[in-house]
Parts: sequence; structure tokens; C-alpha cells
Amino acid sequence: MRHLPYFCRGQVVRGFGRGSKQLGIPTANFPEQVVDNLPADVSTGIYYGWASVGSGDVHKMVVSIGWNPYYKNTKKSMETHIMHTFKEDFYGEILNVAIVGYLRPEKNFDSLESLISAIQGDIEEAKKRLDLPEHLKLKEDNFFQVPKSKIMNGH
Ligand SMILES: Cc1cc2nc3c(=O)[nH]c(=O)nc-3n(C[C@H](O)[C@H](O)[C@H](O)COP(=O)(O)O)c2cc1C
Ligand SMILES: Nc1ncnc2c1ncn2[C@@H]1O[C@H](COP(=O)(O)OP(=O)(O)O)[C@@H](O)[C@H]1O
Ligand SMILES: [Mg+2]
Repeated sequence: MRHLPYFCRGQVVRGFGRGSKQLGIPTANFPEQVVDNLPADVSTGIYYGWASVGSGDVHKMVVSIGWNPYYKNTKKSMETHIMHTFKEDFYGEILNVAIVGYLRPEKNFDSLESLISAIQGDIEEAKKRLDLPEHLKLKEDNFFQVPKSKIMNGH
């Protein structure tokens, strides 16, 4: 993983609507071009890092990159769950992410419950690791200093 930390931004698009409804864990999905532009050596799997919406506050996040073997997606996706409760959805807004570390490969599961508990385990592990000083400093990175005027949709 030569490319970590990896910084990227893109507009939030619609996925299959499973994150909130089936899993209780919403994931903000990036458009295809953002996924296609990932460096070749960023392998599929589950990562953690920092994220902000527009010029908003920076929060802890987990991100899944790959084909979601449980759902057998045919297109690779990159989906970010932000550890923050938002007042409303933010489709169409710019999501800024800094991926700082790798957790595990994507897996298939024999039940929805086991997929959900694996994701909840990822969230807890990510929260702990992001408190390490080496990771905390990236929260303050200039990458997240997005001028308000550069953000569309009034955010
Ligand atoms: C931290 C995290 C870990 C995940 N791990 C897996 C996994 O191991 N296998 C899998 O099939 N999907 C995994 N997913 C992806 C979920 O299946 C996916 O977020 C869900 O299908 C929502 O898709 P949607 O945005 O298209 O609605 C993970 C998602 C997150 C946020
Ligand atoms: N904490 C959060 N993390 C990620 N997305 C969130 C969060 N809270 C609300 N959302 C909203 O929920 C949407 C994702 O829900 P999800 O069920 O995964 O739908 P989709 O399949 O369209 O991605 C995001 O695009 C965003 O607008
Ligand atoms: Mg999603």
C-alpha cells in the first residue's frame, strides 16, 4: 500500500440503497470515475481514515472498496461510512476523504447479520486506530481546508 495516505474527493452518487435500509449503516458512494482513478496498487478491501462533506467538519470514517461479494456486485464501488449523525442526506455534495490505513480484505458472509457485525467491528477498530497521534495529525491536513466559495450546493 505505497499510496497511503490517499486523498480524493468526488460527488456523492446513489448506490443500491442497501446501506441504510438493509444494514442500518449508510455509505456515501463515489462515481465510477473516482473508483477507476484509484492507483492500481490500492487493493480492494476495507480501509479507515478521515472524511468531510463540502467544507464541513472532519470525522472518522471507514471505506469499502470492491465488489461487495455478499451482494455480488458487477461494478467495483467505493463507499464511505462516516462516524457522525447527519441531519439529512447529502447526495450531490462533494465528499473529501483521506484513507490512512487498511483493515481487512472484502469477504462473503453466510448471513446479513454476520456482514453487519463485521462492519460494526470495523467501525470500532477504526475509531481506536484513528486516535493514534500519527493518524490524528491527518485530520488537520490542508486537504480538508476547502474554501467555502469552492463548494457548490451552498454547503
Ligand atoms: C466498513 C465496511 C465493510 C464492509 N465489508 C464488506 C464485506 O466484507 N463484504 C461485502 O460484501 N460487503 C461489505 N461492505 C459493503 C456493504 O455490503 C455495502 O456498503 C452495502 O451493500 C451498501 O451498498 P449501497 O451503497 O450500494 O447501498 C462493507 C461496507 C463497509 C462500510
Ligand atoms: N453517516 C453517514 N455516512 C454516510 N452516508 C450518510 C451518513 N448519514 C447519511 N448519509 C446519506 O446516506 C446515503 C447513503 O445511504 P445508502 O443506503 O448507502 O444509499 P446508496 O445505496 O444510495 O449509497 C449517503 O449518500 C448520504 O447522503
Ligand atoms: Mg451507499
